[in-house]
Order: sequence, then structure tokens, then C-alpha cells
Amino acid sequence: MTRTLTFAIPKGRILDEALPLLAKAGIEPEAEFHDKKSRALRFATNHANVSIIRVRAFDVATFVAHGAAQIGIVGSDVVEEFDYSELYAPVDLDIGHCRLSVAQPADLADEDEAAISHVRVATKYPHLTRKYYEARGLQAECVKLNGAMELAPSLGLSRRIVDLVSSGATLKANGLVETDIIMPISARLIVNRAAFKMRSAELAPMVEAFRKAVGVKDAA
Ligand SMILES: Nc1ncnc2c1ncn2[C@@H]1O[C@H](COP(=O)(O)OP(=O)(O)OP(=O)(O)O)[C@@H](O)[C@H]1O
Ligand SMILES: O=P(O)(O)OC[C@H]1O[C@H](OP(=O)(O)OP(=O)(O)O)[C@H](O)[C@@H]1O
Repeated sequence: MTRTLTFAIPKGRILDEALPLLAKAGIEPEAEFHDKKSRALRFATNHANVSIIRVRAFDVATFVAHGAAQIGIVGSDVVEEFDYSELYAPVDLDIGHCRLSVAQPADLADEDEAAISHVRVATKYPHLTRKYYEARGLQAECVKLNGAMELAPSLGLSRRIVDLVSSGATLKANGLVETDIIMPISARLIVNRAAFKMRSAELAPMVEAFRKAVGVKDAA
């Protein structure tokens, strides 16, 4: 009996860009996947032994790190925030481009970092935020939010935020300015390391197919 290989993909904004790549790599979900009314979370594909699960972006990394899914697609922001040793991220998929940045109110005077030892920051990325400030000799007290970080300064939750920025429109609409870029972000193919060893006959060709799919896109 062949064991099913589970492929985790995020249901958020990466999905639209990920589907054409999946197709180029030869994986097509069943029709129900595209039915917005469907409450199913697991879908068959054109491969009898491959199924797709559609989960929240942060949960893709958790499913794959724990081996509940063997392979997945997720932003490098999520890979770096969790820093799971069980994850192998072999392919930069060149989609979902944005950056992780520090922002603050446009009218807030720059603080002299040499004169302070501690900052309060609203973010969905406490690990990366602490690491960034630690490297600057500052201790970050993180207020964990799951979205709408841009509201935090105007409501007195924190002076600064660390969040994803793409066009900058959300910052601008909320009176904030980007003061530093922590890292550029793009989506990655991630694989569970143990599964990659145990099931290399299935997973290695799949990784190779994504490498080629990204190359094909670049050449277009
Ligand atoms: N503005 C953006 N431009 C480009 N890519 C982005 C942008 N915002 C987020 N991303 C990428 O898309 C991924 C998913 O973001 P999305 O906003 O869809 O999820 P979410 O709504 O924050 O998460 P959840 O599914 O947990 O609610 C992020 O982890 C990041 O890699
Ligand atoms: O620079 P921009 O092009 O405006 O993009 C940045 C916004 O996109 C993401 O949020 P998203 O729209 O995914 O909503 P969320 O806050 O619910 O995660 C991110 O958290 C920013 O709020």
C-alpha cells in the first residue's frame, strides 16, 4: 500500500501565486479545492498518493516540522520566525515578495538608541524582533498581535511595530513610516528533514520539479 504524501499550502495571499507553480511542478488539486464554499481542508490531487491541505500560513511550518505534512509552501518570514531545526527549505520560489520592517508614526521624533536599553514593539514576529534588537544592544518587549499591527502606535499599545511591508500602502494609510528593513521575504518550498531522508524517492523529484518550475518562470 502506498502512503499518502501530504503537501501543506497557506490559504492566505501566497495561494494565488503558489497554484501556478504547483501546476508547473505537475501537481493539480481536485476541482473542489477551487470551490470557495467548500469546507473541506484536505484535497486529493492528480497524483493518487499526494494530497493537499490548506491551512494558515504559520501552521504550514508547524504541520511540516512535526511531520504531519511532509512538504509545504510558506513565506521565509514564517520559516525564520519558527527556526524549526526539522525544516529544510531547499527552493526559493520567487513569489510572495515583501520585507520585514520596523515602522513608527511619521510624527514621532527619532529616539537616540544609545540613550535607551529597552523598546516596546507590537508584532506577529516576536522571535525575529527580539533578535533584531538584541543585535543592536536593546531588549525588545514584544506585544504579540496576529494582524493589524499598524493600529498599535495610534492606540498607545507601542511606539513601534515590526511587520511585513510590500507596497507601503498600509503603513501610509495609518500614518506610519518605515525606519529600517530587517530582512527581505519570499516564499519557500519546505520539506521535513526526516521525511526527505526516509521518502527521498518521492520527495527529491518533487523538489527538483519545483526548482525547474521556478526556472521556467524566470525564463518566461
Ligand atoms: N503585503 C504582502 N505582500 C507580499 N507578501 C506578503 C504580504 N503580506 C504577507 N505576505 C506573505 O504571505 C504570507 C501569508 O500572509 P497572509 O497575510 O496571507 O497571512 P495572514 O492573514 O497574516 O495569516 P493567517 O492565515 O494566519 O491569518 C506571509 O507569511 C508572507 O510571507
Ligand atoms: O505594504 P502593503 O502592500 O500595504 O502590505 C502590507 C500589509 O500586508 C500584510 O497584511 P495583510 O493584508 O495580509 O493582512 P493581515 O494584517 O490580516 O495579515 C501585512 O501584515 C501588512 O499589513
